[in-house]
Parts: sequence; C-alpha cells; structure tokens
Amino acid sequence: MWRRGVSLSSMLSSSKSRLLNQMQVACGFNACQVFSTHVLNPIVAEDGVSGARRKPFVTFVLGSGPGSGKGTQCTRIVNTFGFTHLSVGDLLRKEIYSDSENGSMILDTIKEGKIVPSEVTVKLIKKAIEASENNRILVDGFPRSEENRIAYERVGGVEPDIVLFFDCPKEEMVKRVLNRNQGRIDDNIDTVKERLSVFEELNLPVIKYYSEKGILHKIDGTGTEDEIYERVLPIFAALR
Ligand SMILES: Nc1ncnc2c1ncn2[C@@H]1O[C@H](COP(=O)(O)OP(=O)(O)O)[C@@H](O)[C@H]1O
Ligand SMILES: O=c1ccn([C@@H]2O[C@H](COP(=O)(O)OP(=O)(O)O)[C@@H](O)[C@H]2O)c(=O)[nH]1
Ligand SMILES: [Mg+2]
Repeated sequence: MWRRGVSLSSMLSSSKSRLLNQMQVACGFNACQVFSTHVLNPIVAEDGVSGARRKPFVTFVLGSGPGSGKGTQCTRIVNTFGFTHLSVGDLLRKEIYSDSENGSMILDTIKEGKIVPSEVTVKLIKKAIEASENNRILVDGFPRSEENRIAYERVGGVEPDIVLFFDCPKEEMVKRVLNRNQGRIDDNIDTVKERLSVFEELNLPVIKYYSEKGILHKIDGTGTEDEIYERVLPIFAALR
C-alpha cells in the first residue's frame, strides 16, 4: 500500500517557509509544485523495532551492461555492510511466476532484452523498500533509462544517496553472461546483443546524469571478483 506523503509545512523550518512564501509572491509560482518531488509519497521503510518510518540510505547499482558484475558485488556488499539487496531483475522474474497480471508482458520484455514499463518496476521497488526493515538498501539494475529514473523520483520523492557503476568491456561481459548458467531466458547471444544496444541508447544518459550530480562512483569492473571488491570497499567504509 502506498503511504501518505509528509506535509510540506512539517518538512520545512519556519524560516524556509517564510522564504518560500516570499518567492511565491515574487515569482507567482506555487512552492508546493517546485518542491513536490521531495515531499510527496516519500519512500520509507518500517523500523522493525519501533515501527517508525524513515528514509533508508539507497544505493543504485548499475553497470556497463549485463555481466558487468552488479549482482556478484552486491552479494559481497550485503555480507560486509549489512545492506538489503533488491535485484530489480529478480523482482521482475518473481512477478512472472506469481500469476501477476503483468507476468506474460514481463516475460516477453525480458526475452527481447527491452525495458519493462516504469510503472510496473517502480511499484515493485517501492513495495520492496517499504517492506524492508533495513536502513541500507541496494537497488541492483535500476534505473535502466531516464524515464525509469524520473518515474522513481516522481513516485518515491527521492534520489539515491549514491550510485555505483561497474565498468567492464563488452567482450568480457558477453563471455560472463554466456557462462552464467542460471537458466535465464535472456542469457543468449541475441538477447545480450539487444541488451547492450539498449544500454548504450537508454542507460548511458542515466549514468551521465548521476555523474553530473556528483553521486556516481565508477568502478573498474575487470579482474577477479576479489580485485573488484577491493575497489568497492572504500566507498562504503565510511558507513560502518
Ligand atoms: N570478476 C569476475 N570475473 C569473472 N566472472 C565474474 C566476475 N564477476 C562476476 N562473474 C560471473 O559473471 C556472471 C555475471 O555476473 P553478475 O554478477 O550476474 O552480473 P550482472 O548482475 O551485472 O549481470 C556470473 O556468472 C558471475 O559469477
Ligand atoms: O529496472 C529494470 C531491471 C531489469 N529489467 C529487465 O530485466 C532484465 C534482466 O535484468 P537483470 O538486472 O536481472 O540483468 P543483469 O544486468 O543483471 O544481467 C533486463 O534486461 C530487462 O529486460 C527491466 O526492464 N527494468
Ligand atoms: Mg544481475
């Protein structure tokens, strides 16, 4: 269930409210419209002990394509730093097998290497974050397009705190995916080619956006899993 938003007035100190009122009068715009993405329907998680609502520390985990090592490194981050790992691909795959009305559409979309509509994905992510009792969340494999990103911000009212980007050459990613051996319908050469082209067209602008915001951590995704994790560790060390 979607939770109610926090009122603007409770979010702002009285001096900020006064300033906003002055801006409204001077510019003729509605302060609620300007700030609405930050206060409407914020994504919050339940505190398992007190039941209180709070905004978790959210890390988006992206890569230069399928097989860049997102899931593998997420598992390690979970083990060391106690994050909850939300693989958006896994959330979608679960939907396929859960009799959901969107199941066959999701199956077809994944098979073709395309992107599932934001409306479906964002709802699943929001529900999973809200159900989590953890204050640290890894969202793996999302957003895959600017439209995804904007939909999440609009619905959740927040941006991620940081974004990881695993950068790996195409040949290496293709080799890893074709050896992944998890029985996935999209781990074949045709779908992988499509996913790589979808990455360049739709995912790259998202990477650029977060880079310009100064919250992107680009990580060399080549070498052994251990070597890559050594590059990840310092990013989270300050959180311990
Ligand atoms: N550094 C690495 N070197 C070799 N194989 C790797 C490495 N990291 C991950 N793999 C393997 O490559 C495949 C894809 O990794 P995965 O973490 O699922 O990538 P992604 O989630 O980005 O698609 C998996 O079979 C995984 O075990
Ligand atoms: O936000 C998302 C995440 C995944 N997918 C779909 O799910 C597939 C598998 O995603 P996953 O992250 O599991 O693949 P990975 O990159 O880890 O191989 C993608 O190709 C898309 O078709 C999507 O549409 N939106
Ligand atoms: Mg993955």
